[in-house]
Amino acid sequence: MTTSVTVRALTVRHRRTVALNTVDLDFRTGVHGLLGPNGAGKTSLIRVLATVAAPAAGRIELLGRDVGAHRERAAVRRALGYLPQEFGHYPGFTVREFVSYVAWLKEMPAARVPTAVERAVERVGLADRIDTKMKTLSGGMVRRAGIAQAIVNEPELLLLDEPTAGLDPEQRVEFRALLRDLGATSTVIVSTHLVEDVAAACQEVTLIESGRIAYRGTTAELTALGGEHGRDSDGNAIERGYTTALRAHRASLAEAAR
Ligand SMILES: Nc1ncnc2c1ncn2[C@@H]1O[C@H](COP(=O)(O)OP(=O)(O)OP(=O)(O)O)[C@@H](O)[C@H]1O
Repeated sequence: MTTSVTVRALTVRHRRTVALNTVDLDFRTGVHGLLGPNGAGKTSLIRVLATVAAPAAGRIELLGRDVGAHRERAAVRRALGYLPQEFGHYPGFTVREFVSYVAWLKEMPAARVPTAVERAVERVGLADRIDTKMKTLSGGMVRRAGIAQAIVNEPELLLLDEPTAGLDPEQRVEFRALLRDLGATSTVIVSTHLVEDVAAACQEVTLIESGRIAYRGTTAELTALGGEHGRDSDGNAIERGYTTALRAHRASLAEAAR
């Protein structure tokens, strides 16, 4: 397994807000969950990794390339898949046209595109809608088309921002299976509010709060943390682990500030 993402002293700002504060992270092949409260910095991290936003400071190496350099960035983009939280699409495009368009943007060899598009659309369970116009799809179907465009080039690095938002429970179960499948060969980073997405699909968890890394560990370790602590509180073990890890992080920050 090689390290596909190396982040050092990464700081991301939105005007005066510090969204990420001198963060160090590494990600390897497998499925990684990003968890954290609203405004923690998950989207900010995914956007800089997707090279759609520039950091204020720090170094990002993706697939062995330093993305500070323009030429390296262009190469990385071809090997990357990205599902933004909200993504634009032409409503008049069919699913096939939408996914093909993204394949073209990623400079995939033209001869490979039709088969790759059909495979991606099939993997997200939209094969029966492939020639349906995007504007007539339900919200969950649009999200699945979004996932299809993110995986059409079989990316080595896949970045998904809230991919399960709007999916119904059955689709979520199918999608988690797809994530596990993709994570066998690629580095998949998924931000989610659903701790159960992490429990079902992710091997590792990164918990972010207020722009800092509050916890890193395997899903099993986070679950075990919930088992040891707070048996009397609500929720399942991994949810308790999430809460325990956040509280421990806050306590250590409070201690350091004293
Ligand atoms: N375009 C922006 N302009 C100003 N501040 C922003 C902007 N985008 C994000 N922020 C701020 O940066 C911080 C991190 O936001 P970010 O969207 O990365 O968090 P998040 O963890 O993805 O949150 P959520 O779970 O709510 O999606 C927050 O304080 C947010 O208010």
